[in-house]
Amino acid sequence: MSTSEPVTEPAEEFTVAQAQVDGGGEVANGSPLAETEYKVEVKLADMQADPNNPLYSAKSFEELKLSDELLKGIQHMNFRKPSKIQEKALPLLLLDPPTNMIAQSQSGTGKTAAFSLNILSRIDISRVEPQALALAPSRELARQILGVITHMGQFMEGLKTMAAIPDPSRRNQRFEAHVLVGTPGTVQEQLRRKLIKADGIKILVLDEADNMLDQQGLGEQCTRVKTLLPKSIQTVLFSATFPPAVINYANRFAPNANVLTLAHEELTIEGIKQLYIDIDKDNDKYATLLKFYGLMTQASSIIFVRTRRTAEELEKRMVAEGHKVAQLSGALEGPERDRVIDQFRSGEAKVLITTNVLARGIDVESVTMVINYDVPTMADGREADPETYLHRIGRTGRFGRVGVALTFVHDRQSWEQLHAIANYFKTDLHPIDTSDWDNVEEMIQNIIKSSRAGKSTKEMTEMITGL
Ligand SMILES: Nc1ncnc2c1ncn2[C@@H]1O[C@H](COP(=O)(O)OP(=O)(O)OP(=O)(O)O)[C@@H](O)[C@H]1O
Repeated sequence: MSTSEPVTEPAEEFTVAQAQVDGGGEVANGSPLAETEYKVEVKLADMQADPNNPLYSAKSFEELKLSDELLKGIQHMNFRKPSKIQEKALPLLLLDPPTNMIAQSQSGTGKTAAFSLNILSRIDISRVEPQALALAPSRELARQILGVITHMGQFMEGLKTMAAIPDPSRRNQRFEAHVLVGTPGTVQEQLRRKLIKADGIKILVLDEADNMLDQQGLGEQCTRVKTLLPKSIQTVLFSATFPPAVINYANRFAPNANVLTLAHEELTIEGIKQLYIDIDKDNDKYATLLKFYGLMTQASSIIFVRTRRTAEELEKRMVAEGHKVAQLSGALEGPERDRVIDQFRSGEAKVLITTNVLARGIDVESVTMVINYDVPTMADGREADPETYLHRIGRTGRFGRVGVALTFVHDRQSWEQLHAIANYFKTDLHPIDTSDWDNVEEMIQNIIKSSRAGKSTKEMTEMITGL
Protein backbone atom coordinates (compact mmCIF):
# COMPACT_ATOMS: atom_id res chain seq x y z
CA MET A 1 0.00 0.00 0.00
CA SER A 2 1.45 3.40 -0.87
CA THR A 3 1.65 5.98 1.91
CA SER A 4 -0.71 8.32 0.11
CA GLU A 5 -3.53 5.78 0.20
CA PRO A 6 -5.92 6.13 3.09
CA VAL A 7 -5.97 3.44 5.74
CA THR A 8 -9.44 2.08 5.28
CA GLU A 9 -11.78 0.69 7.86
CA PRO A 10 -14.58 -1.77 7.30
CA ALA A 11 -17.91 -0.23 6.59
CA GLU A 12 -20.44 0.31 9.32
CA GLU A 13 -23.84 -0.40 7.90
CA PHE A 14 -27.04 1.35 8.79
CA THR A 15 -29.72 -0.63 10.64
CA VAL A 16 -33.50 -0.55 10.70
CA ALA A 17 -33.36 0.42 14.37
CA GLN A 18 -31.58 3.63 13.37
CA ALA A 19 -34.05 4.41 10.61
CA GLN A 20 -35.70 7.80 10.80
CA VAL A 21 -39.11 7.31 9.36
CA ASP A 22 -42.50 8.72 10.05
CA GLY A 23 -45.88 8.19 8.51
CA GLY A 24 -46.78 4.86 9.96
CA GLY A 25 -43.38 3.29 10.36
CA GLU A 26 -42.49 1.67 13.63
CA VAL A 27 -40.20 4.50 14.56
CA ALA A 28 -42.84 7.07 15.38
CA ASN A 29 -42.38 10.60 16.65
CA GLY A 30 -43.93 12.85 19.26
CA SER A 31 -47.49 12.40 18.08
CA PRO A 32 -48.33 8.75 18.58
CA LEU A 33 -49.99 7.44 15.47
CA ALA A 34 -51.86 4.77 17.40
CA GLU A 35 -54.04 7.46 18.89
CA THR A 36 -55.30 8.62 15.52
CA GLU A 37 -54.67 5.78 13.18
CA TYR A 38 -58.22 4.70 12.56
CA LYS A 39 -59.57 8.16 11.84
CA VAL A 40 -56.59 9.19 9.75
CA GLU A 41 -56.97 6.04 7.70
CA VAL A 42 -60.61 6.79 7.01
CA LYS A 43 -59.75 10.23 5.77
CA LEU A 44 -56.80 9.00 3.78
CA ALA A 45 -58.92 6.37 2.07
CA ASP A 46 -61.35 9.10 0.96
CA MET A 47 -58.51 11.21 -0.38
CA GLN A 48 -56.93 8.33 -2.19
CA ALA A 49 -60.26 7.64 -3.89
CA ASP A 50 -60.53 11.20 -5.24
CA PRO A 51 -58.93 11.48 -8.72
CA ASN A 52 -58.17 15.17 -8.18
CA ASN A 53 -56.13 14.50 -5.08
CA PRO A 54 -52.32 14.08 -5.37
CA LEU A 55 -52.67 11.04 -3.11
CA TYR A 56 -55.08 9.33 -5.53
CA SER A 57 -54.23 6.11 -7.22
CA ALA A 58 -56.20 3.70 -9.38
CA LYS A 59 -53.79 0.89 -8.69
CA SER A 60 -52.59 -1.05 -5.70
CA PHE A 61 -48.92 -1.58 -4.79
CA GLU A 62 -49.37 -5.22 -5.83
CA GLU A 63 -50.18 -4.10 -9.37
CA LEU A 64 -46.92 -2.13 -9.60
CA LYS A 65 -44.90 -5.32 -10.01
CA LEU A 66 -42.80 -5.02 -6.88
CA SER A 67 -41.04 -7.94 -5.24
CA ASP A 68 -42.67 -9.75 -2.33
CA GLU A 69 -39.95 -8.46 -0.01
CA LEU A 70 -40.71 -4.87 -0.99
CA LEU A 71 -44.45 -5.40 -0.67
CA LYS A 72 -43.80 -6.65 2.83
CA GLY A 73 -41.67 -3.58 3.55
CA ILE A 74 -44.44 -1.29 2.28
CA GLN A 75 -46.99 -3.10 4.40
CA HIS A 76 -44.73 -2.75 7.40
CA MET A 77 -44.69 1.01 6.84
CA ASN A 78 -48.50 0.99 6.85
CA PHE A 79 -48.80 2.19 3.27
CA ARG A 80 -52.13 0.93 1.94
CA LYS A 81 -52.25 2.46 -1.54
CA PRO A 82 -49.75 4.34 -3.68
CA SER A 83 -50.01 8.09 -4.15
CA LYS A 84 -50.37 9.57 -7.63
CA ILE A 85 -46.63 10.18 -8.04
CA GLN A 86 -45.83 6.67 -6.85
CA GLU A 87 -48.33 5.14 -9.23
CA LYS A 88 -47.18 7.22 -12.20
CA ALA A 89 -43.44 7.30 -11.62
CA LEU A 90 -42.77 3.73 -10.61
CA PRO A 91 -43.71 1.94 -13.85
CA LEU A 92 -41.60 4.46 -15.80
CA LEU A 93 -38.67 4.16 -13.40
CA LEU A 94 -38.77 0.38 -13.57
CA LEU A 95 -38.70 0.23 -17.38
CA ASP A 96 -36.01 -1.83 -19.04
CA PRO A 97 -33.68 -0.49 -20.30
CA PRO A 98 -33.63 2.01 -17.42
CA THR A 99 -34.71 5.49 -18.44
CA ASN A 100 -33.90 8.81 -16.79
CA MET A 101 -36.65 10.65 -14.97
CA ILE A 102 -37.49 14.19 -13.91
CA ALA A 103 -40.47 14.10 -11.57
CA GLN A 104 -42.39 16.67 -9.63
CA SER A 105 -45.10 16.23 -7.05
CA GLN A 106 -46.45 18.30 -4.16
CA SER A 107 -44.71 18.26 -0.78
CA GLY A 108 -45.46 15.29 1.42
CA THR A 109 -46.90 13.10 -1.33
CA GLY A 110 -44.41 10.26 -1.09
CA LYS A 111 -41.65 11.02 -3.58
CA THR A 112 -39.07 9.33 -1.36
CA ALA A 113 -40.84 5.99 -1.53
CA ALA A 114 -41.17 6.33 -5.32
CA PHE A 115 -37.44 6.62 -5.95
CA SER A 116 -36.54 4.27 -3.10
CA LEU A 117 -38.67 1.47 -4.53
CA ASN A 118 -36.92 1.87 -7.87
CA ILE A 119 -33.52 1.72 -6.16
CA LEU A 120 -34.40 -1.35 -4.13
CA SER A 121 -35.97 -3.12 -7.12
CA ARG A 122 -32.74 -2.78 -9.08
CA ILE A 123 -30.27 -3.97 -6.44
CA ASP A 124 -28.39 -7.21 -7.03
CA ILE A 125 -28.10 -8.36 -3.43
CA SER A 126 -25.29 -10.82 -4.19
CA ARG A 127 -22.87 -7.97 -4.97
CA VAL A 128 -22.03 -5.98 -1.82
CA GLU A 129 -20.84 -2.81 -3.53
CA PRO A 130 -22.47 0.55 -4.18
CA GLN A 131 -25.16 0.15 -6.84
CA ALA A 132 -27.35 3.16 -6.12
CA LEU A 133 -26.51 6.62 -4.88
CA ALA A 134 -29.06 9.14 -3.62
CA LEU A 135 -28.00 12.71 -2.93
CA ALA A 136 -29.78 15.28 -0.78
CA PRO A 137 -28.96 18.89 0.12
CA SER A 138 -28.74 18.42 3.89
CA ARG A 139 -27.36 15.76 6.22
CA GLU A 140 -30.76 15.57 7.97
CA LEU A 141 -32.52 14.79 4.72
CA ALA A 142 -29.86 12.27 3.70
CA ARG A 143 -30.27 10.48 7.05
CA GLN A 144 -34.03 10.51 6.63
CA ILE A 145 -33.93 9.06 3.12
CA LEU A 146 -31.52 6.41 4.29
CA GLY A 147 -34.02 5.57 7.01
CA VAL A 148 -36.82 5.12 4.49
CA ILE A 149 -34.71 2.94 2.19
CA THR A 150 -33.46 0.81 5.08
CA HIS A 151 -36.94 0.43 6.50
CA MET A 152 -38.53 -0.38 3.18
CA GLY A 153 -35.81 -2.85 2.27
CA GLN A 154 -35.70 -4.60 5.66
CA PHE A 155 -37.03 -7.87 4.22
CA MET A 156 -34.36 -8.00 1.50
CA GLU A 157 -31.96 -10.32 3.23
CA GLY A 158 -28.38 -9.05 3.23
CA LEU A 159 -29.24 -5.51 2.12
CA LYS A 160 -26.66 -3.00 3.29
CA THR A 161 -27.20 0.74 3.29
CA MET A 162 -24.91 3.55 4.41
CA ALA A 163 -24.82 7.29 4.87
CA ALA A 164 -22.16 9.34 3.15
CA ILE A 165 -22.35 12.54 5.17
CA PRO A 166 -19.57 14.46 6.92
CA ASP A 167 -18.26 12.35 9.80
CA PRO A 168 -14.73 13.13 10.98
CA SER A 169 -14.62 9.99 13.13
CA ARG A 170 -14.99 7.80 10.07
CA ARG A 171 -12.97 9.65 7.52
CA ASN A 172 -11.36 6.51 6.15
CA GLN A 173 -14.25 4.11 6.03
CA ARG A 174 -14.89 2.15 2.87
CA PHE A 175 -18.45 2.32 1.66
CA GLU A 176 -19.29 -1.34 1.31
CA ALA A 177 -23.04 -1.25 0.92
CA HIS A 178 -25.60 -1.68 -1.83
CA VAL A 179 -27.18 1.73 -1.37
CA LEU A 180 -25.52 4.99 -0.33
CA VAL A 181 -27.34 8.16 0.61
CA GLY A 182 -25.31 11.27 1.12
CA THR A 183 -24.60 14.91 0.62
CA PRO A 184 -22.81 15.94 -2.59
CA GLY A 185 -19.59 17.26 -1.02
CA THR A 186 -18.85 14.14 1.00
CA VAL A 187 -19.81 11.80 -1.83
CA GLN A 188 -17.60 13.66 -4.26
CA GLU A 189 -14.67 13.50 -1.88
CA GLN A 190 -15.12 9.82 -1.09
CA LEU A 191 -15.46 8.94 -4.77
CA ARG A 192 -12.26 10.82 -5.45
CA ARG A 193 -10.50 9.02 -2.61
CA LYS A 194 -11.86 5.75 -4.04
CA LEU A 195 -13.52 4.93 -0.73
CA ILE A 196 -16.72 4.73 -2.72
CA LYS A 197 -16.31 2.28 -5.58
CA ALA A 198 -18.03 3.86 -8.55
CA ASP A 199 -18.10 1.26 -11.27
CA GLY A 200 -21.04 -0.76 -9.94
CA ILE A 201 -23.31 2.26 -9.51
CA LYS A 202 -26.39 2.00 -11.72
CA ILE A 203 -28.67 4.70 -10.35
CA LEU A 204 -28.12 8.29 -9.30
CA VAL A 205 -31.00 10.05 -7.54
CA LEU A 206 -31.03 13.76 -6.76
CA ASP A 207 -33.72 14.57 -4.24
CA GLU A 208 -34.67 18.26 -4.10
CA ALA A 209 -33.05 18.30 -7.51
CA ASP A 210 -33.88 21.91 -8.41
CA ASN A 211 -32.14 23.09 -5.26
CA MET A 212 -29.20 20.78 -5.80
CA LEU A 213 -28.63 21.92 -9.36
CA ASP A 214 -29.37 25.58 -8.79
CA GLN A 215 -27.35 26.31 -5.69
CA GLN A 216 -23.82 27.44 -6.20
CA GLY A 217 -21.46 24.83 -4.90
CA LEU A 218 -24.03 22.05 -4.68
CA GLY A 219 -24.63 22.16 -8.45
CA GLU A 220 -20.93 21.84 -9.21
CA GLN A 221 -20.52 19.02 -6.72
CA CYS A 222 -23.45 17.11 -8.24
CA THR A 223 -22.01 17.53 -11.71
CA ARG A 224 -18.59 16.33 -10.50
CA VAL A 225 -20.16 13.31 -8.82
CA LYS A 226 -21.94 12.44 -12.03
CA THR A 227 -18.75 12.60 -14.07
CA LEU A 228 -17.15 10.12 -11.65
CA LEU A 229 -19.94 7.56 -12.21
CA PRO A 230 -20.45 5.13 -15.11
CA LYS A 231 -21.89 6.76 -18.24
CA SER A 232 -24.80 4.35 -18.41
CA ILE A 233 -26.42 5.21 -15.05
CA GLN A 234 -30.10 5.95 -14.67
CA THR A 235 -30.40 9.54 -13.48
CA VAL A 236 -33.48 10.40 -11.45
CA LEU A 237 -34.41 13.91 -10.37
CA PHE A 238 -37.22 14.53 -7.87
CA SER A 239 -38.57 17.70 -6.30
CA ALA A 240 -41.80 19.48 -5.42
CA THR A 241 -40.55 22.46 -7.42
CA PHE A 242 -38.77 22.88 -10.75
CA PRO A 243 -38.64 26.61 -11.45
CA PRO A 244 -38.19 27.49 -15.14
CA ALA A 245 -34.61 28.64 -14.53
CA VAL A 246 -33.42 25.12 -13.68
CA ILE A 247 -35.42 23.09 -16.17
CA ASN A 248 -32.79 23.36 -18.92
CA TYR A 249 -30.04 22.33 -16.57
CA ALA A 250 -32.15 19.46 -15.30
CA ASN A 251 -32.72 18.29 -18.87
CA ARG A 252 -28.99 18.30 -19.52
CA PHE A 253 -28.28 16.52 -16.25
CA ALA A 254 -30.87 13.82 -16.97
CA PRO A 255 -31.07 13.67 -20.77
CA ASN A 256 -34.00 12.04 -22.57
CA ALA A 257 -35.84 11.69 -19.31
CA ASN A 258 -39.46 10.79 -18.78
CA VAL A 259 -40.85 13.98 -17.35
CA LEU A 260 -43.71 14.34 -14.86
CA THR A 261 -44.32 17.97 -13.99
CA LEU A 262 -46.99 20.19 -12.48
CA ALA A 263 -47.98 23.80 -13.05
CA HIS A 264 -47.07 25.99 -10.09
CA GLU A 265 -50.76 26.71 -9.47
CA GLU A 266 -51.15 23.02 -8.70
CA LEU A 267 -48.49 22.93 -6.04
CA THR A 268 -50.27 24.13 -2.93
CA ILE A 269 -51.59 21.49 -0.60
CA GLU A 270 -55.21 21.83 0.41
CA GLY A 271 -54.61 20.57 3.93
CA ILE A 272 -52.13 23.33 4.75
CA LYS A 273 -54.01 26.38 5.94
CA GLN A 274 -52.02 29.43 4.97
CA LEU A 275 -52.42 32.38 7.31
CA TYR A 276 -50.52 35.58 7.88
CA ILE A 277 -50.25 38.15 10.62
CA ASP A 278 -49.63 41.77 9.93
CA ILE A 279 -47.50 43.06 12.78
CA ASP A 280 -46.94 46.77 13.29
CA LYS A 281 -43.21 46.77 13.78
CA ASP A 282 -40.28 44.40 13.54
CA ASN A 283 -39.87 44.59 17.33
CA ASP A 284 -43.34 43.20 17.92
CA LYS A 285 -42.58 40.01 16.02
CA TYR A 286 -41.00 38.38 19.02
CA ALA A 287 -43.87 39.26 21.36
CA THR A 288 -46.32 37.90 18.79
CA LEU A 289 -44.33 34.69 18.48
CA LEU A 290 -44.45 34.18 22.22
CA LYS A 291 -48.21 34.49 22.19
CA PHE A 292 -48.27 31.43 19.96
CA TYR A 293 -45.95 29.38 22.12
CA GLY A 294 -48.69 27.43 23.88
CA LEU A 295 -50.25 26.54 20.55
CA MET A 296 -46.90 25.60 19.08
CA THR A 297 -46.25 22.97 21.71
CA GLN A 298 -49.58 21.19 21.35
CA ALA A 299 -48.01 19.04 18.68
CA SER A 300 -44.76 20.16 17.07
CA SER A 301 -43.83 23.33 15.22
CA ILE A 302 -41.03 24.72 13.14
CA ILE A 303 -40.08 28.39 13.14
CA PHE A 304 -38.19 29.46 10.03
CA VAL A 305 -35.91 32.47 10.14
CA ARG A 306 -33.63 33.99 7.55
CA THR A 307 -30.24 33.91 9.22
CA ARG A 308 -28.30 31.73 11.62
CA ARG A 309 -27.94 34.74 13.84
CA THR A 310 -31.66 35.26 14.16
CA ALA A 311 -32.03 31.54 14.90
CA GLU A 312 -29.48 31.76 17.70
CA GLU A 313 -30.90 34.99 19.10
CA LEU A 314 -34.46 33.69 19.12
CA GLU A 315 -33.34 30.52 20.82
CA LYS A 316 -31.44 32.44 23.48
CA ARG A 317 -34.32 34.78 24.19
CA MET A 318 -36.91 32.05 24.34
CA VAL A 319 -34.81 29.77 26.51
CA ALA A 320 -33.98 32.67 28.86
CA GLU A 321 -37.69 33.18 29.33
CA GLY A 322 -38.20 29.56 30.25
CA HIS A 323 -39.47 28.21 26.94
CA LYS A 324 -38.24 24.88 25.72
CA VAL A 325 -37.00 25.19 22.15
CA ALA A 326 -34.39 23.56 19.96
CA GLN A 327 -32.37 25.28 17.28
CA LEU A 328 -30.64 23.93 14.20
CA SER A 329 -28.62 25.78 11.60
CA GLY A 330 -25.59 25.20 9.44
CA ALA A 331 -23.48 26.79 12.20
CA LEU A 332 -23.70 23.61 14.29
CA GLU A 333 -21.36 20.64 13.92
CA GLY A 334 -22.74 17.40 12.45
CA PRO A 335 -23.19 15.38 15.67
CA GLU A 336 -24.93 18.32 17.33
CA ARG A 337 -27.25 18.66 14.33
CA ASP A 338 -28.05 14.96 14.59
CA ARG A 339 -28.84 15.30 18.26
CA VAL A 340 -31.18 18.27 17.69
CA ILE A 341 -33.13 16.74 14.82
CA ASP A 342 -33.44 13.44 16.67
CA GLN A 343 -34.82 15.28 19.70
CA PHE A 344 -37.35 17.01 17.51
CA ARG A 345 -38.32 13.83 15.72
CA SER A 346 -38.84 11.97 18.96
CA GLY A 347 -41.07 14.74 20.30
CA GLU A 348 -38.66 15.54 23.12
CA ALA A 349 -38.35 19.03 21.65
CA LYS A 350 -41.63 20.39 20.33
CA VAL A 351 -40.46 23.69 18.86
CA LEU A 352 -37.62 23.86 16.38
CA ILE A 353 -36.10 27.14 15.26
CA THR A 354 -34.21 26.77 12.01
CA THR A 355 -33.08 28.35 8.77
CA ASN A 356 -33.65 27.25 5.18
CA VAL A 357 -31.24 24.38 5.85
CA LEU A 358 -34.30 22.38 6.94
CA ALA A 359 -36.80 23.94 4.54
CA ARG A 360 -36.79 20.92 2.29
CA GLY A 361 -37.75 17.32 2.60
CA ILE A 362 -37.84 16.91 6.37
CA ASP A 363 -40.76 14.67 7.25
CA VAL A 364 -42.01 14.77 10.83
CA GLU A 365 -45.67 13.92 10.86
CA SER A 366 -46.44 15.61 14.19
CA VAL A 367 -45.60 19.06 12.79
CA THR A 368 -48.90 20.90 12.78
CA MET A 369 -47.62 24.45 12.60
CA VAL A 370 -44.97 26.17 10.51
CA ILE A 371 -44.15 29.77 11.30
CA ASN A 372 -42.36 31.95 8.81
CA TYR A 373 -40.88 34.40 11.28
CA ASP A 374 -39.14 35.92 8.26
CA VAL A 375 -40.74 35.79 4.81
CA PRO A 376 -38.51 33.63 2.60
CA THR A 377 -36.47 35.68 0.17
CA MET A 378 -33.74 35.20 -2.37
CA ALA A 379 -30.15 35.78 -1.23
CA ASP A 380 -30.49 39.54 -1.81
CA GLY A 381 -33.09 39.67 0.97
CA ARG A 382 -35.47 41.62 -1.26
CA GLU A 383 -37.00 39.38 -3.87
CA ALA A 384 -39.55 36.87 -2.59
CA ASP A 385 -38.65 33.20 -2.85
CA PRO A 386 -41.86 31.29 -3.61
CA GLU A 387 -40.18 27.89 -3.94
CA THR A 388 -38.66 28.10 -0.48
CA TYR A 389 -42.01 29.25 0.91
CA LEU A 390 -43.66 26.18 -0.55
CA HIS A 391 -41.03 23.82 0.83
CA ARG A 392 -41.09 25.44 4.26
CA ILE A 393 -44.87 25.25 4.67
CA GLY A 394 -44.74 21.71 3.29
CA ARG A 395 -43.12 20.56 6.55
CA THR A 396 -46.69 20.31 7.81
CA GLY A 397 -49.73 18.75 6.15
CA ARG A 398 -47.81 15.59 5.21
CA PHE A 399 -49.61 12.92 3.22
CA GLY A 400 -53.15 14.16 3.77
CA ARG A 401 -52.71 15.60 7.23
CA VAL A 402 -53.72 19.15 8.02
CA GLY A 403 -51.54 21.91 9.35
CA VAL A 404 -51.20 25.64 9.79
CA ALA A 405 -48.63 27.79 8.01
CA LEU A 406 -48.37 31.21 9.55
CA THR A 407 -46.27 33.98 8.02
CA PHE A 408 -45.28 37.17 9.84
CA VAL A 409 -45.26 40.39 7.87
CA HIS A 410 -44.18 43.58 9.58
CA ASP A 411 -43.59 46.23 6.92
CA ARG A 412 -44.37 47.12 3.36
CA GLN A 413 -41.51 45.10 1.93
CA SER A 414 -42.39 41.87 3.75
CA TRP A 415 -46.05 42.36 2.87
CA GLU A 416 -45.16 42.76 -0.81
CA GLN A 417 -42.95 39.69 -0.70
CA LEU A 418 -45.75 37.58 0.72
CA HIS A 419 -48.18 39.03 -1.77
CA ALA A 420 -45.80 38.05 -4.61
CA ILE A 421 -45.68 34.51 -3.24
CA ALA A 422 -49.47 34.26 -3.04
CA ASN A 423 -49.74 35.56 -6.61
CA TYR A 424 -47.18 33.10 -7.87
CA PHE A 425 -49.14 30.13 -6.56
CA LYS A 426 -52.52 31.79 -7.15
CA THR A 427 -53.46 30.94 -3.63
CA ASP A 428 -55.41 32.75 -0.93
CA LEU A 429 -53.74 33.67 2.31
CA HIS A 430 -55.99 34.46 5.24
CA PRO A 431 -55.13 37.38 7.54
CA ILE A 432 -55.31 36.82 11.27
CA ASP A 433 -56.96 39.51 13.31
CA THR A 434 -54.55 40.02 16.19
CA SER A 435 -56.94 42.26 18.08
CA ASP A 436 -58.95 39.25 19.18
CA TRP A 437 -56.50 36.74 20.61
CA ASP A 438 -59.07 34.42 22.07
CA ASN A 439 -60.56 34.00 18.65
CA VAL A 440 -57.15 33.43 17.04
CA GLU A 441 -56.29 30.79 19.63
CA GLU A 442 -59.57 28.99 19.26
CA MET A 443 -59.36 28.94 15.48
CA ILE A 444 -55.81 27.59 15.40
CA GLN A 445 -56.57 25.11 18.12
CA ASN A 446 -59.51 23.86 16.07
CA ILE A 447 -57.33 23.37 13.05
CA ILE A 448 -54.67 21.56 15.05
CA LYS A 449 -57.22 19.37 16.76
CA SER A 450 -58.91 18.53 13.51
CA SER A 451 -55.62 17.32 12.09
CA ARG A 452 -55.73 14.71 14.80
CA ALA A 453 -59.42 14.00 14.41
CA GLY A 454 -59.05 13.49 10.68
CA LYS A 455 -61.37 16.27 9.66
CA SER A 456 -61.87 16.68 5.93
CA THR A 457 -60.14 19.53 4.18
CA LYS A 458 -63.54 20.89 3.14
CA GLU A 459 -64.53 21.24 6.78
CA MET A 460 -61.16 22.82 7.45
CA THR A 461 -61.72 25.44 4.80
CA GLU A 462 -65.13 26.24 6.26
CA MET A 463 -63.52 26.60 9.64
CA ILE A 464 -61.21 29.38 8.58
CA THR A 465 -63.18 31.13 5.89
CA GLY A 466 -65.06 32.84 8.68
CA LEU A 467 -61.92 34.85 9.38
N1 LIG B 1 -48.43 5.27 -0.16
C1 LIG B 1 -48.33 5.82 1.04
N2 LIG B 1 -49.28 5.61 1.98
C2 LIG B 1 -49.19 6.20 3.20
N3 LIG B 1 -48.21 7.04 3.58
C3 LIG B 1 -47.24 7.29 2.67
C4 LIG B 1 -47.25 6.68 1.36
N4 LIG B 1 -46.17 7.13 0.70
C5 LIG B 1 -45.50 7.95 1.53
N5 LIG B 1 -46.14 8.05 2.72
C6 LIG B 1 -45.74 8.89 3.88
O1 LIG B 1 -45.94 10.22 3.50
C7 LIG B 1 -45.01 11.08 4.14
C8 LIG B 1 -44.39 12.03 3.13
O2 LIG B 1 -43.58 11.32 2.20
P1 LIG B 1 -42.23 11.94 1.62
O3 LIG B 1 -41.38 12.44 2.72
O4 LIG B 1 -41.67 10.97 0.68
O5 LIG B 1 -42.82 13.20 0.82
P2 LIG B 1 -42.14 14.02 -0.35
O6 LIG B 1 -43.08 13.98 -1.51
O7 LIG B 1 -40.75 13.59 -0.57
O8 LIG B 1 -42.19 15.47 0.29
P3 LIG B 1 -41.17 16.73 0.15
O9 LIG B 1 -41.47 17.38 -1.15
O10 LIG B 1 -41.55 17.58 1.31
O11 LIG B 1 -39.79 16.19 0.23
C9 LIG B 1 -44.00 10.16 4.80
O12 LIG B 1 -44.24 10.15 6.20
C10 LIG B 1 -44.26 8.80 4.20
O13 LIG B 1 -43.98 7.76 5.11
